[in-house]
Amino acid sequence: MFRRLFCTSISHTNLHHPYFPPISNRNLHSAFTVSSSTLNLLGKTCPIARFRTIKAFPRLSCSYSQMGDSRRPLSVPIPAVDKADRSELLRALESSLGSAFSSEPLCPNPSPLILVISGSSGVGKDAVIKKLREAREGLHFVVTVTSRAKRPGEVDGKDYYFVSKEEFLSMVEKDELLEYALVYGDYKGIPKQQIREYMGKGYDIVLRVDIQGAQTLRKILGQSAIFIFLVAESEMEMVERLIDRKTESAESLLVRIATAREEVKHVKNFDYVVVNAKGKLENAVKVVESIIDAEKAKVWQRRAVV
Ligand SMILES: Nc1ncnc2c1ncn2[C@@H]1O[C@H](COP(=O)(O)OP(=O)(O)OP(=O)(O)O)[C@@H](O)[C@H]1O
Repeated sequence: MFRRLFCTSISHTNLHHPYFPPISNRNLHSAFTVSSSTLNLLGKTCPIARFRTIKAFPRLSCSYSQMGDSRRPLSVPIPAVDKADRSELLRALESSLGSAFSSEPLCPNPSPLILVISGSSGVGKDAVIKKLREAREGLHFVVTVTSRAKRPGEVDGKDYYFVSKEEFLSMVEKDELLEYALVYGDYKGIPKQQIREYMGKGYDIVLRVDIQGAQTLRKILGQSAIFIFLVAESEMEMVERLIDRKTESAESLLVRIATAREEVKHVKNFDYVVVNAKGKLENAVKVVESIIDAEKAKVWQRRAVV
């Protein structure tokens, strides 16, 4: 029963466990055999503990299983804790357990994450991302490629990578973009190489996309990335922000607000929803940071391959 459940959980997920390599059906049996012997030694029988023992302490399990009963050292008396010094106790404990204590980290480094931040126009995606950039190291904010002409004040490689339409289409042809779209007559796309390069250096990746882009990315990346839906606390607040920003014409405002009414229905396809309430930008950023922290502490980690 337990084995069947275990197999199901492996095959039904693309999540990755940083502690252990994937277990094939072939070595599944030996994993359980070893865990049983370990448990016999420890004198425990709980099936959940059995799973955790072999998984969480492979080094300990291995030393017992490799040594076999005949080669295991005779138990050394452990001195009373109030009489012996620490090194004496350590030696006695190691001798009794049959292997030296290791100072290697018990928990391997978590896998780099891909974070997709999305939401309707005016909810504060740029504002949250700007603060997140200031608040946290180790994140790479992907610079998208666009065929749009550079506006005054924009910097190539910082705001966007500006390329010609021909260059953009050549990137599409060569499958160099993770996702791309034609937005109001201009192409915008996410370069794969940039993500690979920064993930290779251990950075977590942040992508800022509209709802349509997030839906496309969900199809491409599935559960391997984290999808965050950013919202204002109310429709009224979102509209007020758009009006106050003074960047949109009346027609553009109408389109954005009507689109937002439709887009909110897609929240169910996201992993998290974060409210960016009026005057509480820092709170929203903290929630995003908590999401990153929680994801990094997961036993079964998402592993994005781009
Ligand atoms: N928590 C907040 N409280 C008050 N104002 C905010 C808050 N967050 C963002 N704003 C303001 O709301 C406006 C819209 O924010 P922003 O430009 O970041 O939205 P956006 O989601 O990136 O929009 P778009 O998709 O149209 O680019 C900006 O003027 C921003 O300063």
